[in-house]
Amino acid sequence: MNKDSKIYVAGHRGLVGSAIVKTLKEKGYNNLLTRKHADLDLTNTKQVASFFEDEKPEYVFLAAAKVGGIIANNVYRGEFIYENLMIQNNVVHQSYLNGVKKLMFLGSTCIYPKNCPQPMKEDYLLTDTLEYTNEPYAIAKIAGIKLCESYNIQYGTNFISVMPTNLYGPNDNFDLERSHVLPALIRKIHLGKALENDEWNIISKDLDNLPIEGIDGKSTKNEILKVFEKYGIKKTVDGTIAVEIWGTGKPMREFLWSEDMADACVFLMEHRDFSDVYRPTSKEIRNTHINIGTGIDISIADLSELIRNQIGFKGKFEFNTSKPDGTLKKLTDVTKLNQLGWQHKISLEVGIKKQYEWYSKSYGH
Ligand SMILES: NC(=O)C1=CN([C@@H]2O[C@H](COP(=O)(O)OP(=O)(O)OC[C@H]3O[C@@H](n4cnc5c(N)ncnc54)[C@H](OP(=O)(O)O)[C@@H]3O)[C@@H](O)[C@H]2O)C=CC1
Ligand SMILES: C[C@H]1O[C@H](OP(=O)(O)OP(=O)(O)OC[C@H]2O[C@@H](n3cnc4c(=O)[nH]c(N)nc43)[C@H](O)[C@@H]2O)[C@@H](O)[C@@H](O)C1=O
Repeated sequence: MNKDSKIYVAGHRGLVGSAIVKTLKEKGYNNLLTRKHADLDLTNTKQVASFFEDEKPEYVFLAAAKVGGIIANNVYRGEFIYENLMIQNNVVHQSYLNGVKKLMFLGSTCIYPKNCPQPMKEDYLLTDTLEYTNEPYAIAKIAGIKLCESYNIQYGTNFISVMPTNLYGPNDNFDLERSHVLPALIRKIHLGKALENDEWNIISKDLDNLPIEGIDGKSTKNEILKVFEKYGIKKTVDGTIAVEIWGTGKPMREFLWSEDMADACVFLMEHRDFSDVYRPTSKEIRNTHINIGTGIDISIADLSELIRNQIGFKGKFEFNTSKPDGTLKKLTDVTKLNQLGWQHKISLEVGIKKQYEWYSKSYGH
């Protein structure tokens, strides 16, 4: 990529897309192309075709997708498979038709089997049954990998697929129902601490900026307490505050700071081609995608304690086992990525601190 190459970042307002834009700008790329969802619906084939014909981007980062945590994936199953298939089919196919030089497709480590051997190597794809909660999303992502791989093989395109582990960072989703675990716990524990200290001004500010269904900054204390209870933030009979953690707390997860993720994406776009991961000695070309992660995981119970220490919450955690655990372990094998010359920089402890600072600053606490 040259500094003046026309680079389209799809999903530029999201967690990863915004970090990719920031990284590209910091590196001096000066011809970035972006479109808001409201101005270009990537599930709409006609709109995407016109956009590519008019704009002719040279490089594409596909970071737009229907994304959410374990409950959102499990509940909105139809939306997750349909929208993701449509977005990737439209963007990848139009990239091929319009001569895009290189594209990066973002998948997810949920493509690997539920009981995958650990750590998960790229070659473990399609070796067993998927985790039920996110099966539709995972199947769309697997289709995305195969779409890129098949176009590369048949048409000679240069489309790279990367499979990131769980991500977090600036512009994350803090919705208590639909978000991923890390932003959800930061917000629940933050609100739990405010309740513990009777800091209603902090609670009101948070709700003004990020209303929860049924309450905002102007709601009464009783209205707020009722809705908080529904989301697992409550005063117990002995007066201590309890914050609910979904599931048993035993699942292990691996977390990567979104700006590290963006750095890895730009690094791979700058330095790697499909031919680097293509195995010329093999007659069958498969599993050419690349895992992106840290290779380090932590239990959800221990993650909750790390966040508690960062925020200074003194109350207790209650594990709600009626909520799903999902996969018990999904640690990436990052040998391929490390051998290509990239390693993460931000530790989980530093990332949680940065994430809490971003959340506090952005939502005016
Ligand atoms: N977050 C994570 O932990 C992980 C994410 N990933 C993958 O990384 C990629 C980026 O995810 P992330 O940044 O977290 O997601 P976000 O939800 O933060 O951002 C996704 C972006 O895509 C846009 N978008 C969604 N649907 C459409 C559409 N139909 N047309 C146009 N734009 C659309 C969204 O716009 P709007 O909000 O306006 O709809 C949003 O800006 C995705 O492919 C995801 O699957 C993989 C593993 C983990
Ligand atoms: C990135 C990845 O994200 C999704 O998979 P997931 O890793 O299971 O996602 P999660 O972050 O929502 O949960 C991680 C763990 O944490 C537990 N947990 C506790 N308490 C809360 C909580 O309050 N909110 C959430 N969301 N989870 C909680 C939760 O029960 C689970 O055991 C995929 O569907 C798919 O989108 C995908 O690829």
